[in-house]
Amino acid sequence: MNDMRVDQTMMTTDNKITARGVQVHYGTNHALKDVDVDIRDKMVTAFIGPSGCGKSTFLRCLNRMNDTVASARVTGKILLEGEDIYDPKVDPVQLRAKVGMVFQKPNPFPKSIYDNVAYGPRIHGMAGNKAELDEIVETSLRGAALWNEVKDRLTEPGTGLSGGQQQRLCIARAVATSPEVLLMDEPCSALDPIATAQVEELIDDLRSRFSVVIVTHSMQQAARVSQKTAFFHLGNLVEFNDTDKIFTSPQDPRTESYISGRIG
Ligand SMILES: Nc1ncnc2c1ncn2[C@@H]1O[C@H](COP(=O)(O)OP(=O)(O)OP(=O)(O)O)[C@@H](O)[C@H]1O
Repeated sequence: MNDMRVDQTMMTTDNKITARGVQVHYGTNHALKDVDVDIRDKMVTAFIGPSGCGKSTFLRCLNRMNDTVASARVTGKILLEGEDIYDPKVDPVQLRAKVGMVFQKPNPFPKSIYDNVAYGPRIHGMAGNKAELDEIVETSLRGAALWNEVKDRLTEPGTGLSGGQQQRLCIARAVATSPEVLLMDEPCSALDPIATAQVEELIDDLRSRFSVVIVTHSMQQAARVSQKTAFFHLGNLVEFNDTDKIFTSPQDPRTESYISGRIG
């Protein structure tokens, strides 16, 4: 790992996450090759690229979800506000409260709406009493634009909500631990166009409070919701720039081919 690359970035203060020389192997498959990315605070960063290019693999490096994959080996440096998240002192459970994640398919716990949101704050001891927990649950549901739809049925199962509501419940659950970064892996791929529009609107709102990183197959979605875009191809980060530059004047011919529909 080249220390100079890390040192230079440490001087840039508005980066939330700094990744340098990140490589991932799954057994003998070299899935991610020497990736350097800065995730800026209070912005949405989109990861795009053809299937299998390593977008989700890199996203999962950012909160150590790859720790749960036996064959995965991650090398390089990833700093969250200057702290190495792969340092042996870091507890991955605590890290995932700071770097929350929302998955492709809404996956509420088989619990009530209230308990889904209260789950993280309870295990992290964030509320001193029931009133404080109620407050966190309400604020989180409001923050996920779901409060008005569920406030009268908080004790009903989260799994009884519509797909779009379930995804917003999962966002509320992630937001409830006051994360610094929210990772979203194709959060709209199981949703209809109306629910997708609601979640996209929510993403735009969330960026006033967090860094958001979204993996998406939809270039239109990347263009609509993100300020920065990273284009991956065959495990390489090919180009990383302001979203409007990626879509209007890409520098690399591979990016140009992808956004014009010639690859992928
Ligand atoms: N859990 C895993 N175990 C083994 N190999 C994996 C695992 N997850 C991903 N890979 C491999 O890593 C490479 C990158 O996959 P990844 O899912 O990160 O790509 P992606 O760009 O997110 O693809 P997609 O858009 O299809 O979701 C692929 O070769 C894939 O087969």
